[in-house]
Amino acid sequence: MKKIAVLTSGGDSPGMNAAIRAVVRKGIHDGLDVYGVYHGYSGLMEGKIEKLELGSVGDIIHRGGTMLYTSRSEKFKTEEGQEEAIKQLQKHGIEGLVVIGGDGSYQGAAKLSEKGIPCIGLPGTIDNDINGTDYTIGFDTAINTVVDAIDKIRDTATSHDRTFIIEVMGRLAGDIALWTGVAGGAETILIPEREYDIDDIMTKLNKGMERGKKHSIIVLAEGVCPATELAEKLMDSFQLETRISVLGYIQRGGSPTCFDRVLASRLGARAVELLIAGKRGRAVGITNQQLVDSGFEEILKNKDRVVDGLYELSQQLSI
Ligand SMILES: Nc1ncnc2c1ncn2[C@@H]1O[C@H](COP(=O)(O)OP(=O)(O)OP(=O)(O)O)[C@@H](O)[C@H]1O
Ligand SMILES: O=P(O)(O)OC[C@H]1O[C@](O)(CO)[C@@H](O)[C@@H]1O
Ligand SMILES: [Mg+2]
Repeated sequence: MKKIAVLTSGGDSPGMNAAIRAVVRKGIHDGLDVYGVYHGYSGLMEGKIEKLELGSVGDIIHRGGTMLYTSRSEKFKTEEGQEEAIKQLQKHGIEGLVVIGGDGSYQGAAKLSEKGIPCIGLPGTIDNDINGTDYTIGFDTAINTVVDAIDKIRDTATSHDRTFIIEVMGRLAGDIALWTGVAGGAETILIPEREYDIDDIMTKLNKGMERGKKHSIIVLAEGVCPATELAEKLMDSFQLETRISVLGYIQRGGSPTCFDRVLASRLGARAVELLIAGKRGRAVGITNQQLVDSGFEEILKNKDRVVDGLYELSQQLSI
């Protein structure tokens, strides 16, 4: 293998730049030519491909976002789109591709691998919703951003004796809500993987109020329902007035934490090693502090990824 390429796809996440840097530098270190594909799969189909040098990835390790830009592309989900992408790779003589993205991006990489392009996936998403790794690149930064926000909201919630609903990202996965709810001392955490009962929420809030507690924090993953909907339910059923804070895209930006930078560097370098070793159709991850790799098929199976016992613990600690 002489020429490889790297792209970022799906929602950006802090640490993607550190991963790109690792792929480029490790690739060049090991004697490869490394190309960058701009704007994810859309750019791949359009041939937005440029050779990257050591200096191309200088001064980016600490930056959020992705220097290669990203996209979501419906066209790439079609056979026609994938064929166009393959033609572009062949035109540039690229023999292997590193895809940094989430589960959707992995599905695209799996298709390319099936069609003969060796692909290796790197888990780049704030959602932490990828099997085959305990942590995705960007999750640590995102949860620290959220915890900082929760702490700030707590100050005003306490001062005004208010109940706040804080809506965080996670369409299908509750990791951000669960981790930050535990870290932020939330009274209630609602995640898509677990059903909730509005009466239980109110019973818990009431218990707190009986003890003299006048403020509460509810952390809600966006995949459960919009914060406005929960606020209306609490008002209609219990005449409980709440305040809402939807954290939104602030969760995707910012300088990556040390953890995310090191994770991205390790995973990026391992992806290059796998391509050189002739592996394809696999993604890199970290489990129990060890770098691992698994096939896309295994990774893309639906699994309950909620950390063993963390949801139950959150309930025990927030009585
Ligand atoms: N089944 C599929 N076949 C081919 N390509 C796919 C498939 N699913 C997704 N993709 C491609 O991957 C892109 C990114 O997927 P998606 O929007 O689900 O984000 P993601 O990678 O899961 O990241 P995140 O969830 O963090 O935003 C899609 O826009 C599409 O181009
Ligand atoms: O508006 P976009 O870019 O589709 O992103 C929104 C989604 O992306 C994610 O943040 C993951 O990056 C989801 O949690 C969220 O619902
Ligand atoms: Mg996803």
